[in-house]
Amino acid sequence: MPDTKAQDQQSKTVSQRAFETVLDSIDAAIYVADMQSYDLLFLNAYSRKRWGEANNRKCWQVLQQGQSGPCSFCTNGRLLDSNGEPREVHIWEFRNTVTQRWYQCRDQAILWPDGRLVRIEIATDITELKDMQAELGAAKLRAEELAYQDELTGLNNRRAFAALSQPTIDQARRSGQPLALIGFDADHFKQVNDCYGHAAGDQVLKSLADTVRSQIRAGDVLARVGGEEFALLLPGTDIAVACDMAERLRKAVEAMTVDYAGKLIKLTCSFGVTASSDGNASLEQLMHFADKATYIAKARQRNCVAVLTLPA
Ligand SMILES: Nc1nc2c(ncn2[C@@H]2O[C@H](COP(=O)(O)OP(=O)(O)OP(=O)(O)O)[C@@H](O)[C@H]2O)c(=O)[nH]1
Repeated sequence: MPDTKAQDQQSKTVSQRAFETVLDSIDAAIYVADMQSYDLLFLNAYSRKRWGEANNRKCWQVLQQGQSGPCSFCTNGRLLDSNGEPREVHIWEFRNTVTQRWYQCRDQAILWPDGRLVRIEIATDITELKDMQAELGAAKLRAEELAYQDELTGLNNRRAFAALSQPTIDQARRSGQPLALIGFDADHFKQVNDCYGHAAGDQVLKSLADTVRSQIRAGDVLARVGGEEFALLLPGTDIAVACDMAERLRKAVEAMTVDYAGKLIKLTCSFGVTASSDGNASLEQLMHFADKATYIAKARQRNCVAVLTLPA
């Protein structure tokens, strides 16, 4: 009589070995842990290579570092329903604390052959994908910044000025608070380029931007709106205060000396100020009146402040 029990046992051992051979050939971490005791019951070859042998230890002792108990991010709680029955697969991403690599983890509660509930995790290394995503994210952020930032001076560009000014303008209209705009334009800037070169002119524009930036409040919106043209929106500011501000800026620019390769360069600007006393003005109206006022300042003697009040 053949010993069927022994044959059964033998074929089970063979199929178990075959099963483990298959799991060992997979290019992903696969492990099984008891959901109650956290005992690590199985690690495939991929996992053993990175985390070592289970050696009757807990999953949190082998697979993570610095743990003195079950991990705070353990997914066991998500794998069972309120009746303690296995739920659907839970997929998540995690940076392993031992290998420092990112994995997409596919976790599931299943019944182990001896009847206990275990967690099986299949984790695929997605570090390269994560790095690429981070690079793409940074590039996107930089592209967005560049789309709204003047590269030379770091100020807002014209597009950003429009976008950032609109909420301030809407708020002024709602509250009836005054709103002022100062436009300013470098005087005889062509001569700066002609005398000292374009690179020197760039340096002067940067210094001009820094000088003005150092004088404004947090809610003010400053932008380079053209080559040597700038705009400054001042919320809650009436025409008198805006004129004082423009005069302060004029003096600060006049006092500025730019040292470019040992050459000391001076600059002045013409300022055009406009304001709406009740906040009822569009950006186009404010820009138009500030432009006209700047034109008047240019026509006078430059390096001065001209004012045009918006009709109420
Ligand atoms: N270096 C440098 N020059 C610039 C830049 N953008 C514009 N410019 C120069 O600014 C000068 C502006 O010249 P104009 O419009 O004739 O004005 P201006 O010489 O400043 O004279 P007024 O405005 O009448 O006082 C031109 O020579 C432009 O090339 C820039 O980014 N860098």
